[in-house]
Amino acid sequence: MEHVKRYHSLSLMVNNKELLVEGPITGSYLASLRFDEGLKAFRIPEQQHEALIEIADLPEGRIIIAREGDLVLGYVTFLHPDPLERWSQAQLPDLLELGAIEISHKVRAGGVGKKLLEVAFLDDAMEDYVIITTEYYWHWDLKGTGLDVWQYRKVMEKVMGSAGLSWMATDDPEICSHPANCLMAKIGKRVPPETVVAFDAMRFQNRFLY
Ligand SMILES: CC(=O)SCCNC(=O)CCNC(=O)[C@H](O)C(C)(C)COP(=O)(O)OP(=O)(O)OC[C@H]1O[C@@H](n2cnc3c(N)ncnc32)[C@H](O)[C@@H]1OP(=O)(O)O
Repeated sequence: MEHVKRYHSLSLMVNNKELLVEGPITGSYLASLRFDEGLKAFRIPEQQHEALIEIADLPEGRIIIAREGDLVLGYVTFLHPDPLERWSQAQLPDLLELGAIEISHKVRAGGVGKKLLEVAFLDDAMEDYVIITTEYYWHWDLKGTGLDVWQYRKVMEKVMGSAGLSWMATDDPEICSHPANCLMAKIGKRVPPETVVAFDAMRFQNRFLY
């Protein structure tokens, strides 16, 4: 499968900062930008910057960023699922995982998360993919926001739902281990039925139990 990546951009104002939201971008371009110290939800900022540079240059990898000047203040990633996760079992070339989304505290709750997804889905190539995201409450910044798990889950549903991702059932044990965890997905318009069948088979692997 050829992974077509078409660049799009939109701007928005948050807390008196004029942000440009753009992507998919290349690794070398991302390497030329500064990475905000507030982007530390998943790794220390330097390491996360490096990880995103690598993802940007993967054949299927897509990185969309929000930046003020040369300072990256938010990002979202799309890539094939981790080989250790069940979502990679069928090795579907047309399945991408929204692996991480993060916005710096400086511009949170100002619409940047939703804008990142809007720009990501401006590329018509996204209609060729099943896009999934696995929401685990232990990845959420409950401490930083003061939200409880259900309030945070609502925020994630709003962000993901703005791009058309919706809740999908699964018997994945990690997802089922807490009721606030969930799988969300969007099946692109041109995704063939074989991919949908293979995706459904990955969602449910313990049918004999029921
Ligand atoms: C697959 C994964 O990556 S899971 C982990 C997700 N990432 C994290 O938890 C990292 C830390 N958190 C963040 O970076 C951000 O808070 C995000 C990514 C969760 C949300 O990004 P933001 O730019 O703040 O979200 P955005 O401003 O687009 O808000 C979306 C909606 O949630 C609401 N919202 C956002 N933050 C809050 C909050 N703290 N309290 C209440 N509502 C909120 C917004 O009002 C908006 O609602 P609306 O659609 O009714 O207008």
